[in-house]
Amino acid sequence: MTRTIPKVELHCHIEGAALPDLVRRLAARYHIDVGGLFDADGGYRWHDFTSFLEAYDRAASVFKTAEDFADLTETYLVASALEGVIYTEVFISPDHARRSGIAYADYLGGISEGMRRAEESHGIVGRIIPLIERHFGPEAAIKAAKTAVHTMDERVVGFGMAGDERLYEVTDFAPAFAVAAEAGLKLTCHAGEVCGAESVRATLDAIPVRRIGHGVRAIEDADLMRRLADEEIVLEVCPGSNVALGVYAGWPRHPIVRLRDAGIKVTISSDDPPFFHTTVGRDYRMVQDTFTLSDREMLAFTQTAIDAAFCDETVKTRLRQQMLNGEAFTS
Ligand SMILES: Nc1ncnc2[nH]cnc12
Ligand SMILES: [Zn+2]
Repeated sequence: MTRTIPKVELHCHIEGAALPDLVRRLAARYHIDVGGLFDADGGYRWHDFTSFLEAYDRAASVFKTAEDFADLTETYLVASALEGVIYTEVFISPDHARRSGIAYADYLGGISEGMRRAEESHGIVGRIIPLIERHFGPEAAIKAAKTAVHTMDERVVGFGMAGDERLYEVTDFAPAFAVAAEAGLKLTCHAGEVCGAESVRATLDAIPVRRIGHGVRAIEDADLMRRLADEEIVLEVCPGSNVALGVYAGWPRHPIVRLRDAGIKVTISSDDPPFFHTTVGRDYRMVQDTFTLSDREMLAFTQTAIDAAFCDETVKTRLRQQMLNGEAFTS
């Protein structure tokens, strides 16, 4: 029996959690051409942010049924539980569902069912955050936001935006965020990953977010760092993703500890684990080993993530208790 640091993940894209073997199996079942999607070792093939997003979109297209998504979600959450994760917020995408030809209600229902199964078998709690994809444009975004608020599930707690940060202005997406905010969903938005501090600032000015997906490039601007700390904005930091995508040239250069030491609330997540040859367990471990952090410092990331989670207070109270008791699933 090994003890593990209880972990909370706030930032993982469900299609981005699909292992290459599963994508190959489903592609064969549905006769979908995935030529060029994999490298010689069987992993996903991409070489920069643009080709990563293309690979992601292609992998997502092989999931067709509610059961495909239930299986994917259960598999991901169970694997996470085995690494000590007690709570996970998963990003889903109405646009990817539409492109795959599955009704949004079936997509959402399958993902929620996978979470139910994983909670029953391993105690891990899952919640859902529908996202708009910036590179699909503002018109698709407003449609996706309306789809998301029209078809709800008890596990849906938030709303956000991912995709190519270099395209459009963040203000173009304010109407879509307004639809979600009106429906009572809490907001997060990717920024400060491929673009710099100005992208984080523009997002904070345009959208009433409490969390930023990534946000790490705020490190380039001292005024913005102070603003993030003062306004208690939480960063969903995905260090393994940042290193894999070349945002930082190696783990020692990653700013996660400098952001934390500046008083900014920082959490640790995996983003799209198999695309980046990581897992949330590995991300926690790499942060701890690279920066020689104590278990107490690692637990503080989990504590911050519980505070920033979009679930209700009842769930948070239970998670805090589990954390204090060191009650992550053990193997
Ligand atoms: N790291 C990332 N950045 C932006 N959009 C994404 N969609 C999936 N992963 C992403
Ligand atoms: Zn992301």
